[in-house]
Amino acid sequence: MKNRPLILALDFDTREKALQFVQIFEEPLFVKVGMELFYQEGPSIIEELQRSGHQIFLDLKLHDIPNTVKQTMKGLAKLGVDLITIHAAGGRDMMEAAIEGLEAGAQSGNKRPDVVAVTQLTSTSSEMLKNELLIEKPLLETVLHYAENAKKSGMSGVVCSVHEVSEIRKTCGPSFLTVTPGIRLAKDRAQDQVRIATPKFAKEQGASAIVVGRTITKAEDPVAAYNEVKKEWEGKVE
Ligand SMILES: O=C(O)c1cc(=O)[nH]c(=O)n1[C@@H]1O[C@H](COP(=O)(O)O)[C@@H](O)[C@H]1O
Repeated sequence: MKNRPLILALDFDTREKALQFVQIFEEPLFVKVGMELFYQEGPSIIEELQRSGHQIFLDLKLHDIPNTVKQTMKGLAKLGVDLITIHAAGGRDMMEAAIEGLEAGAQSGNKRPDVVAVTQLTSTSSEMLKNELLIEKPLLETVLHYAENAKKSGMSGVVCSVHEVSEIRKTCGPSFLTVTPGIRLAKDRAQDQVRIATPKFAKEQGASAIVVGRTITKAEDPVAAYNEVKKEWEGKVE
């Protein structure tokens, strides 16, 4: 993944809604197809978006035993997507199996996507980690540990919040990708997200990519909202 993209999360429940939405933009986009859209429409939605020139982040957050993840990745490699997710919580054997599967699938001429591991979801708070999930270590420490595991397992990077980017960079180096959802403009509500940040702060922290959904998809004027996010992300506002 190159050029610090603004990734637009197409969290829609039908192909018609997703395709109609991308049509209002004049430029090819980097779009995220997640569970909501993929589980309804399957691989054909990926092909349709690719035909219109859009780059694809396939966000299925795989988390299963190593063999199942390997075989699933082998199949998904055929889709020729650019970026794909798994959960770092699945462990190193699972992450290594994911790479093996992607490489096996890519042997038939498909490009191998970058794979990034989700550390702690941006909807997770420190309190939830401790009181509900019974993880005693501080949230940042778990994120850094998962990032190190991901790096050792051959991942291209991680999904994390903007607030962890600079520490991950120190530990895992500048070429390790940090893909950051939980992005909100200053005027927006957090909704179900907890560890949120503005596109401007994401840029200042040096995130590799931002993932933005409802701030754009639910805006009264989605193109204006997209342009506002893009301007901040590209450092064109004070
Ligand atoms: O993997 C992701 O993309 C992801 C990881 C995470 O920790 N938090 C997170 O919000 N996401 C995704 O990023 C998008 C955020 O959407 P909005 O909250 O509407 O901007 C959703 O599609 C989530 O599935």
